[in-house]
Amino acid sequence: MYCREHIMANNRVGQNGLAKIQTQKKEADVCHDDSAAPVKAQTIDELHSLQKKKSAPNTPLKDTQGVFANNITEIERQKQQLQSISASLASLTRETGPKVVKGDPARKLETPKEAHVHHFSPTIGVSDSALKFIHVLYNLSPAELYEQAIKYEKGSFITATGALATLSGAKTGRSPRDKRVVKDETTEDELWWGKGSPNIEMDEHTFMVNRERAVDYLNSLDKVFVNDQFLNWDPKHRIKVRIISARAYHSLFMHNMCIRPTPEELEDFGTPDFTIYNAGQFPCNRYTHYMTSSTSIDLNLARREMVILGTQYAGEMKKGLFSVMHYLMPKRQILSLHSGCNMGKDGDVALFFGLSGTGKTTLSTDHNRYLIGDDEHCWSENGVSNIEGGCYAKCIDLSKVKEPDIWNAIKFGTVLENVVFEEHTREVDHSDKSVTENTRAAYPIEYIPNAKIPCVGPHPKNVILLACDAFGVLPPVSKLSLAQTMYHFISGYTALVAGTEEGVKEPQATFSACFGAAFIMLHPTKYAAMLAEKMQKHGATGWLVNTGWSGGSYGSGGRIKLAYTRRIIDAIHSGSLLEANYKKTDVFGLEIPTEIDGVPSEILDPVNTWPNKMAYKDTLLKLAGLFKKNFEGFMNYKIGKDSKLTEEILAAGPIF
Ligand SMILES: Nc1ncnc2c1ncn2[C@@H]1O[C@H](COP(=O)(O)OP(=O)(O)OP(=O)(O)O)[C@@H](O)[C@H]1O
Ligand SMILES: O=C([O-])CC(=O)C(=O)O
Ligand SMILES: [Ca+2]
Ligand SMILES: [Mn+2]
Repeated sequence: MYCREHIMANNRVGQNGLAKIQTQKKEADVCHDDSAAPVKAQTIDELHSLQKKKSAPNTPLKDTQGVFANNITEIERQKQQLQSISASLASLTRETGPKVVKGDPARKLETPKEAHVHHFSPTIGVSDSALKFIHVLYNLSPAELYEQAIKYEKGSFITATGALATLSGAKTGRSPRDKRVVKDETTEDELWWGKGSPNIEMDEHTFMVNRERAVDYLNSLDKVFVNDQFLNWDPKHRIKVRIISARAYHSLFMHNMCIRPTPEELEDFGTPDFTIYNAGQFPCNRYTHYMTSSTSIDLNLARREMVILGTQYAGEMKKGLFSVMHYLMPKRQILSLHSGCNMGKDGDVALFFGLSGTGKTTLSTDHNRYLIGDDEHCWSENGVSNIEGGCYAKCIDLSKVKEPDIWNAIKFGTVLENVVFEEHTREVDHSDKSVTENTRAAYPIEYIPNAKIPCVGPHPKNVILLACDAFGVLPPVSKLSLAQTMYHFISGYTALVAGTEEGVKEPQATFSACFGAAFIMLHPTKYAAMLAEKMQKHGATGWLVNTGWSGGSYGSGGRIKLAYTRRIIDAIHSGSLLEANYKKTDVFGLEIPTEIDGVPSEILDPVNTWPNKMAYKDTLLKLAGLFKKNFEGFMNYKIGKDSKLTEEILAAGPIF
């Protein structure tokens, strides 16, 4: 930088009358304001190359043969990894997998050197897709995925708090009617099929047609994202998953939602136990057998593969893997659960069951307790373990005051789906439903300050069944007998809150067995029997908590204040509610407390909150009728080894 006086002094008037700028000045003539040494680069490119440090191989040198021997091992390992990825991406009708190379195709320098090249014999037909390279963006970091999303994916923006705002496209919720499972000799007998079951059948051949379509689509791209990660924090029952996707949004979502391997674990990853092919931007072919729309989510348990066509909603991957766990874990005598889970300072664990939008994430994220997980768990002989590595919170009307931990988790690294933000400041407006009501944040569980890492805990003490009752007739809290717990677990009642499933626009009564019929694979009574056995063995108490309406049905009453629900949950955790005075309700026969600290007593019995008692009674009977009708489908099943329990469960429903 030049000081003003020196510029003046150095400008001599030249021959043509213009000031001549002297380019070579004596040291003394120049004022320096930077005393630091100049950069060690001759060119801009060289300067830029200094910015990034190459990551060293992760594992320290194990063998004593020196650096050279280790280099070979590292190269060999890299080659095996590329071979494994190439095999995952292989078409099943062509001779070999595609040529894959690691790195960003935009960075030309990195191209074919490390390529995993196949040698074709001249007689084999070679397709165009076998001639090109696919760049694999393997387990990228959140920062790298941000750059990819912002550069290449329309609708990706950094919000004011650093989260990545994305759009999931035409689908903003799951598509349960488009989820299919391959029916083969094994699954025909093992799985739950028919009325009420989420497993809509397809045959092996059709699966292969869709698989080929997804693989061809992915192979046609210049680059794909590959995530190798884990499910289940119980190390003995950990499942290795590979997710192949076309969008940085999908890769970052799964980075957050699955368990993230350490560099050492990644080196030993080997072959995945399960693979997702997410070709969500590309539709399925409506002329293909079984296809009833352009969307298809296909599960093949024998091949351990899932194919996604025609939907970019990331929740399909999360819940698709959950379905897989609902198949694999019960085979190992482990109960898989659609529940949140947290633990008190004294090690008391609570499970929160409930359908979408009933409060699993909101109520398990509790500043006074350790968060084990918000949505998917396993209950084994050793206690509970989270299946996932992240949380997926609803954001609609999110309030900093009411849900501070979730609010603060929306920062750099978090994927924010389908939210609306202010164009200039990038401040998110959580009340805006312009894109969808089902706005979501996906963040790693460590973003919650009191997350329990590793996400495991002892056997549960309380099992809390959440229902968002749009009829407004279920009490805010009831203590359940074991038979009642089973009755309500199998019923899985709620009023589905708009948005999470396609096509649902306003709350309506829903029954979904095990509080997650969309994800279970076996008959509901199998899971129920396991739950009953575990609750009995470990002495857990069941509770029914209505997080829905009070003072009338949807439209006239209002949703129970979150602050009241939190006080109710506090009283369950502390054990004080167990000691309260109870009275029994008509029709549903529920034990309701007469008093809870911090909750107005009159709301504890819903009849008190309804201005019109006749309307209350009619609505109560209407809901009881719906429960009864729904349970007819389960009357002929025995639950557990004991027919006594089965009879008790049948008697634990509403009586009128
Ligand atoms: N009394 C209440 N109890 C719990 N949640 C409430 C209550 N009142 C309002 N809410 C709101 O209801 C929503 C509960 O959603 P939450 O994310 O906890 O659902 P979820 O059970 O985790 O569903 P999903 O399985 O779809 O993730 C939140 O937006 C929360 O703010
Ligand atoms: O799967 C989703 O999209 C969200 C969720 O947790 C559920 O619906 O249970
Ligand atoms: Ca949730
Ligand atoms: Mn869920």
